Amino acid sequence: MAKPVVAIVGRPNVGKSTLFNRVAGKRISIVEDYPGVTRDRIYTEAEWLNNVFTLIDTGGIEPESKETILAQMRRQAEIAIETADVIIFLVDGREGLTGTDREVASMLRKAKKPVILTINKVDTLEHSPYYYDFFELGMNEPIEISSSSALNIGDLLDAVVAHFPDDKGNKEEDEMIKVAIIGKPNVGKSSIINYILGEDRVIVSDIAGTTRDAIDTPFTDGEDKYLLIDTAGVRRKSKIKENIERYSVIRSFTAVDRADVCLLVIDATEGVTEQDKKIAGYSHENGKGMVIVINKWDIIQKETNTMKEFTKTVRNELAYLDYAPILFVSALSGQRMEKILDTVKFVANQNALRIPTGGLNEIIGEAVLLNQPPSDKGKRLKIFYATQAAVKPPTFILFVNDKELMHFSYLRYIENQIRQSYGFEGTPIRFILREREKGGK
Ligand SMILES: Nc1nc2c(ncn2[C@@H]2O[C@H](COP(=O)(O)OP(=O)(O)OP(=O)(O)O)[C@@H](O)[C@H]2O)c(=O)[nH]1
Ligand SMILES: Nc1nc2c(ncn2[C@@H]2O[C@H](COP(=O)(O)OP(=O)(O)OP(=O)(O)O)[C@@H](O)[C@H]2O)c(=O)[nH]1
Repeated sequence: MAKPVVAIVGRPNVGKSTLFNRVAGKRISIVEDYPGVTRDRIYTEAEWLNNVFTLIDTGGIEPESKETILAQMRRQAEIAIETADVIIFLVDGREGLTGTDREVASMLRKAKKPVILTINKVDTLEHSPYYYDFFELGMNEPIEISSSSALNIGDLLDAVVAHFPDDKGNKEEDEMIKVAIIGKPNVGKSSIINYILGEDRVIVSDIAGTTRDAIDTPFTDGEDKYLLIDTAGVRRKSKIKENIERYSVIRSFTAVDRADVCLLVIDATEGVTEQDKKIAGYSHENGKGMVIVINKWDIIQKETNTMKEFTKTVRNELAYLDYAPILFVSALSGQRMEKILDTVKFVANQNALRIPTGGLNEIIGEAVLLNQPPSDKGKRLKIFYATQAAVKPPTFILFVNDKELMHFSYLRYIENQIRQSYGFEGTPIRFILREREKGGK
């Protein structure tokens, strides 16, 4: 299910980073250990009272920039308004209300998104000396916190999660295969969408970054229902390069969050970029299905092994996505374009695949016989029993004698054995290790 997005907006120095780091969660991850994915401060996963959400930092202010602070603040607020479900508007309880606060507040008020006015740097139990001034902003009764001393953070998070959309009701969306089209500007996302939709609803253009804003397009293909989540080009308005990138990255992340399957579109003439790696890593971490589409294949000069070589390079650069099918297409000529939707459907099914417990345990039993589990100081890992706990992504619980004895490489081996029998093509697989006393089957 899609994770809600929470954004922190506020003037420089009010404590956004401090709050971000305070709330930032540690992902529970056992097997996620792959190169090329660096976590930066743009987003993090956080959890409060069983509510998992994505926290985004809408961006710092660059003092060097030619733009005024106010202009940069506007952009921050814009990003927050467009991508977040809940906005934390952070102000400074030591400095009091400023003109910039007033400006930002008036922007945020116009958006139809819940905004939680939060006064930071209230390090004692008393109100900030400026507490009552903030009522002028016409928002909620302000919540007072201290990010550095961790005071009242729980109250703030209570207020945040109270605004999360109730996603129980949306059965229609649950029946759809949700596909996010991601990739750098100008790689051909719009052209691919046009092909899939079979109509010119989406405008294709020659200039990078001219696609319209993110639009969800529901469509059907025979019996199958799909929802296309278009990450769209970056808006022309954004003049600062760093902001453009941040903006498009945040966009892509939130699209991935909502998707079942990601179509990562790569320009054959450019190859895999850093941004592709980041977003692909995020998709992988979040258990989404993945199809890699190499577009503009018509431009490439082909020799005997061109496709093979290209595949090798992509596999190298996106090593942790070894499960993802790669399609070489040309949106221009239409070559192999008809495969895209079939592959998406196939991957969506694999991502939601549940396998029988008996078969699973047979595979693991055989795997253990073929290749002894690791041991340490005379103690050998034992896997007593396995069961599939979840789908989207397929998640397996392994009951073992001692978690510490498990090696990443052995887990990879088990994973490969499972894949050999059941495929799970296009989807990551997760493992959860549970310790259990010997004897109990
Ligand atoms: N007393 C006090 N100081 C705080 C608190 N939270 C943050 N600070 C301090 O305020 C300063 C700014 O904090 P940051 O978290 O860097 O602020 P920011 O809003 O991310 O700043 P920019 O990156 O410039 O936008 C630092 O010196 C923090 O130590 C707090 O709750 N109480
Ligand atoms: N030669 C060739 N050109 C293509 C192909 N697919 C797209 N293009 C061209 O690449 C340019 C960008 O295509 P778009 O579909 O607008 O790319 P986009 O990824 O949606 O771009 P943004 O809207 O900027 O995010 C256009 O000039 C297309 O005509 C292809 O398969 N081969």
